[in-house]
Amino acid sequence: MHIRIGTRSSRLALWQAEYIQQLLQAADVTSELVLIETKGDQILDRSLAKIGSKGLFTQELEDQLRSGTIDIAVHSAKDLQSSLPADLSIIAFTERERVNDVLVSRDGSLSLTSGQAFTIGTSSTRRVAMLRHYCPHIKVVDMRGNLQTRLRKLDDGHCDALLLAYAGVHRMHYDDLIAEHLPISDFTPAVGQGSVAIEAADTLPLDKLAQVRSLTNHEPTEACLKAERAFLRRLEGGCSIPVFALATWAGEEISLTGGLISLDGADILRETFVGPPAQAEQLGHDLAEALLARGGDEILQSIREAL
Ligand SMILES: NCc1[nH]cc(CCC(=O)O)c1CC(=O)O
Repeated sequence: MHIRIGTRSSRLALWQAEYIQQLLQAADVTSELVLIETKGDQILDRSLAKIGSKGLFTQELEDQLRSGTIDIAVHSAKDLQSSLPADLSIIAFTERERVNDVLVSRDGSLSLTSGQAFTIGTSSTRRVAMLRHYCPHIKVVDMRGNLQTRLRKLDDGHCDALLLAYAGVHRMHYDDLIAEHLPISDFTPAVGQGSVAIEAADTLPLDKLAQVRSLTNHEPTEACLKAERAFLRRLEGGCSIPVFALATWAGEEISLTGGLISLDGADILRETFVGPPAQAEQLGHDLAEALLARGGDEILQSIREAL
């Protein structure tokens, strides 16, 4: 069997695609990478929240899934919209890496908890809002681009540190630059953070679908991400909305913590629900409903007006 894998060409995207290739090789499935440029790779001068993130890093890959020039598309799970078009679906989620965010700097003594004042570069509305909430002494500057671009801006003095997902930093071998691991209790990660998702069109032959899924899907991660993504979907959030959620599989149950935060960091709502893995999506939906009823609808409204 031979699988054509569509991927963006950033170093992190290539790492993810090659990781999938390795998993496929275990059963003698050969594969090739098809590099695809997306709009998100081209537009580098505007903030993601302003462009409107729907499909920004996925549209061109999805076009090729439909035309059949690729069999599967590989994404960071957290970059995938919460609702996919009806003819496409996620057929696998890989086992999650550590999910937390990290402070990255050339100065290893920097810490967010120490009260030191310094400047952090990030373009994530979730991270900006959480910094305003938990670390009001920190100055935030907007910073887009892939990891390598951001590190160059860090070295050029645009900021003292970056706030990034551990998963990407580790996969790019920048562990030496980690000044601090942030606690998930405060800096709850974005939905899907740390997992690689495989997307396919409903025209993919069933034998390919079954083989790819059996070699790459991690069931506990899949159940957790289903809960998180159902939560995000109910809030109609893309990755530019400061919504966060983390599900963990413990014993016989899934524990889902999710919330949302106003852009200025003033209002934050966070709640944990527990339920059976077989009803992961219901759990995400119910948690979202509960937060909407507790003032989340007003926070969302203010976010939408501001973005
Ligand atoms: N939004 C960009 C993005 N998409 C996935 C990762 C990191 C790896 C992952 O969580 O899958 C990153 C960078 C970051 O947020 O630091």
